Amino acid sequence: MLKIGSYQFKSRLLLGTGKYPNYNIQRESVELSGAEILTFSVRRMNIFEPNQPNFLEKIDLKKYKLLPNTAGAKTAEEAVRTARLAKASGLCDMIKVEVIGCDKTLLPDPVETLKATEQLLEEGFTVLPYTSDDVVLARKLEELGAHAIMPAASPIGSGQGIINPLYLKFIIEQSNVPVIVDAGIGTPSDATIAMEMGADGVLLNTAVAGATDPVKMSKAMKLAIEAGRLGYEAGRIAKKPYATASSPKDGISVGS
Ligand SMILES: CC(=O)[C@@H](O)[C@H](O)COP(=O)(O)O
Repeated sequence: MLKIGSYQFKSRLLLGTGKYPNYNIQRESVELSGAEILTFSVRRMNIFEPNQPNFLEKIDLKKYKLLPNTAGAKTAEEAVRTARLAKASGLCDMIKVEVIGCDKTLLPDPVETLKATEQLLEEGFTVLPYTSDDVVLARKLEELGAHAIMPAASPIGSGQGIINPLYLKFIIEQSNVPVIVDAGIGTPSDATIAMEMGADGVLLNTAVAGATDPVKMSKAMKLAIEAGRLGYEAGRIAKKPYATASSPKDGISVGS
């Protein structure tokens, strides 16, 4: 089970809802992914105007826990305002804090992320901050009380997979709250690697929405994350420099 704050989920895949070729493909992809948490940018929603076009309109929202994100925010103040809007709409009390500090890399602003996280925790939100692979920042976010840490595998939408496995490993090792690898996943094997490393979950969007066949890719991601988690729980063999025969010679008597 993935436990975030007071919530529990069977699926360890958190799926983004943007950039799909159309809303039917979006709905099918969401369904086949098995995801229970869907993230969306509050700025894209007409949350107080139910009659306006809504990019989640094909999805049966009752089946999912919604994780609004503060995409587009460049300061803590903007992120906090966006989170309050989402909460006021009655959709949820979980928030993914995303405060962008660089337009080119879309990497998060660490100072503003910290400030926004602190404020939203004070206001009673369940807070999941998107962060870089900064090990110290991840620790500070947890110390503040963040309910999960969401380090990027690589820049959002880049599909580069995990570019700093060592720092990601450090973050996973030190964390007592769930670590959800967020952004930059390109392939199912990237997601499997994150899970084999001990991540508690993976949040992804572009790898599915931008795939040639998003529906098929969403299923592949589901299976990849399940396989990675199983592999992690099963415990991998140690790496050795030299060969060890796979067929032991001892203890087997053949014929007589
Ligand atoms: C949807 C969302 O929250 C993105 O900001 C997220 O970080 C996913 O990134 P990818 O699109 O690289 O999977």
